[in-house]
Amino acid sequence: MTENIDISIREKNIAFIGFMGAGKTTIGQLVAKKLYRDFIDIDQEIERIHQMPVSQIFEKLGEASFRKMERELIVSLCTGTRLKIISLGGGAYLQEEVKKACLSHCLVFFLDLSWESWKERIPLIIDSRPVLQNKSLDEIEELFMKRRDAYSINHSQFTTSEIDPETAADRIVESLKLAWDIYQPNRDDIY
Ligand SMILES: Nc1ncnc2c1ncn2[C@@H]1O[C@H](COP(=O)(O)OP(=O)(O)O)[C@@H](O)[C@H]1O
Ligand SMILES: O=C(O)C1=C[C@@H](OP(=O)(O)O)[C@@H](O)[C@H](O)C1
Ligand SMILES: [Mg+2]
Repeated sequence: MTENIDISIREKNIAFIGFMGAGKTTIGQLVAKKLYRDFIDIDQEIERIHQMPVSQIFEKLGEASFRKMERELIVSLCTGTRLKIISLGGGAYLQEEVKKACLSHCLVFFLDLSWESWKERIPLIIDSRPVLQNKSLDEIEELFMKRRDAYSINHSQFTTSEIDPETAADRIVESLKLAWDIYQPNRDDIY
């Protein structure tokens, strides 16, 4: 695989980070479609490779094994690919090696949302996120706030509270095109 550090801003992979349920998978996929780019969801990729859902990987192989799988996959994609839209799992960016690789090689987009909005999404995600099992709401809120600090180191951020995924994706695409034009103007041919 080729080293990726000097590629143009337009060709850089875009990495979506944020808490579970922020919409990384849903919005990442929409952004990829709108930009005609390949989409890679790290959890889905790990599930495909290991032929089991993430919750079962946690149960059978343990969280440490899952963290190693996500770390290796993300670092390899960051250093070896370009023009991809990559949605990370919410815990991946907490690993120093992942954070460094993403910040060096990708445009890192933090999908944020308020705690109040997040709570409305609990029924949608609770069963499939092992990290949320056996935790009180107060413990989850503490994790949410603590992780927000880690996600605050990014290249750009966007709040998804009260915004539907399609609108969020449209606005993210707009802001990306604006950033590309500012940092590398007159290259409409590569959109
Ligand atoms: N902007 C949004 N507004 C409302 N629901 C959303 C939004 N984005 C995602 N969802 C829903 O929240 C759940 C989690 O979304 P997902 O994309 O899997 O989040 P993540 O990958 O960040 O964990 C899904 O059921 C999805 O349909
Ligand atoms: O935050 C976490 O530790 C996790 C988030 C999940 O991905 P999403 O953020 O896409 O839900 C998935 O990687 C796994 O359940 C662990
Ligand atoms: Mg996801």
